[in-house]
Amino acid sequence: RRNSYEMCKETADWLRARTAQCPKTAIICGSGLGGLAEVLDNKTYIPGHQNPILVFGELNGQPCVCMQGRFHYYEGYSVGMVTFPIRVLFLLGVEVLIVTNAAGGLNPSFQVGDIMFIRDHISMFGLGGQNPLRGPNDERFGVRFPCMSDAYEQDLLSLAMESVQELGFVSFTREGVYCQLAGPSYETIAECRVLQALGADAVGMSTIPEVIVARHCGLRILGISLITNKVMMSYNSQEKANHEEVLRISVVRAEALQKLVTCLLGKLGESTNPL
Ligand SMILES: O=P(O)(O)O[C@@H]1C[C@H](O)[C@@H](CO)O1
Ligand SMILES: Nc1nc2[nH]cnc2c(=O)[nH]1
Repeated sequence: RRNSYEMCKETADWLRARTAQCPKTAIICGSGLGGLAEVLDNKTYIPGHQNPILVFGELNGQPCVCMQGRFHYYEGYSVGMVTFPIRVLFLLGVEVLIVTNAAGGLNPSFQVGDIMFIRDHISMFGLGGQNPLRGPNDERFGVRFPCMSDAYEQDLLSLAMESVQELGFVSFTREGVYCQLAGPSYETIAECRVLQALGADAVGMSTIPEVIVARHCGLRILGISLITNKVMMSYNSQEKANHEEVLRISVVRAEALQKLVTCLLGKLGESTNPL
C-alpha cells in the first residue's frame, strides 16, 4: 500500500536528511495557488520524482512547509497515493494542515473570487463507499473509526476569521460546505442542482481524502476554497466551466490568500508559543 506506515516513514526520513527545518504547519496549495510557497523566507525546495514539490521555509517567523500542487484522483492516482503526502507530513511532525483548493460556487450568494472557509464537507466518494481509510487500520496513524463531525477545527477557523477582519477581507469571505466529485469533467447542470439540494456550497475535485486521512492522524485542519467560478444552474446560461478561467481567478486572489495565510501563521505562533 502506497500510504503504509513503512513507506511514509521512509519518505519522511528521506526528507529529514535534506532539511533541518521542522515545520509544525503545512499548506497544500490548490490549483493556481502554488505562489503561496514563493513568499516563504529561507526556502528549501525539494522536488519529488513526481509532482508535487515541497517547499520548506518560514512564514511570518513560523516554520512551515508548502506542497505546490497535489496528487488528484482524476489524474489516475489511487486514494492511497492522493493521501500519502499527508501521512508523510504527519511523520515529519506537522500538527496543523491548511488545505486549499479551487472550487465552483453552488451557493447563489457566492461571487467569483470569494474565499470560502470549509465548515464541513460532503464526500461523494465516501457516500459511494470509497474511503481512503478503507482496509486494515494502522493504529500508529489513528483509530479505526475516526470522528469527522469536527474535522475542520473551530479554533483555527476563529483565528482565520480574526485575520480576515484585520486584513479587511470580510466582504469576500464566506463559510460553507465543500463537496468533492472525482472529476476531471465538470458537473452537468442537473448534477449541480442535486449538489445544491444536498446542502453543498462549493464543488471541487480534491481535498476530502486528504482531510479524512489528516483528521485520522490527529492533525488540526483549516480548509480554504477559492471560488473560481459559479457553476451552471440553468440551461439558459451561456457560461461554460473551464480550467483556464479557474487558474486566472486563482492568480487574481493569490495575493489576498498569501496575506491571509501569513497573518494566520503569526496568530498561530502567538497562540502556541508560551509567553
Ligand atoms: O487542486 P484543486 O482542487 O485546487 O484543483 C481544482 C480541481 C481541478 O484540479 C481543477 C479544475 O479546474 O481545479
Ligand atoms: N468539480 C469542480 N471543480 C472545480 N474547480 C474549480 N471550479 C470547479 C467546478 O466548477 N467544479
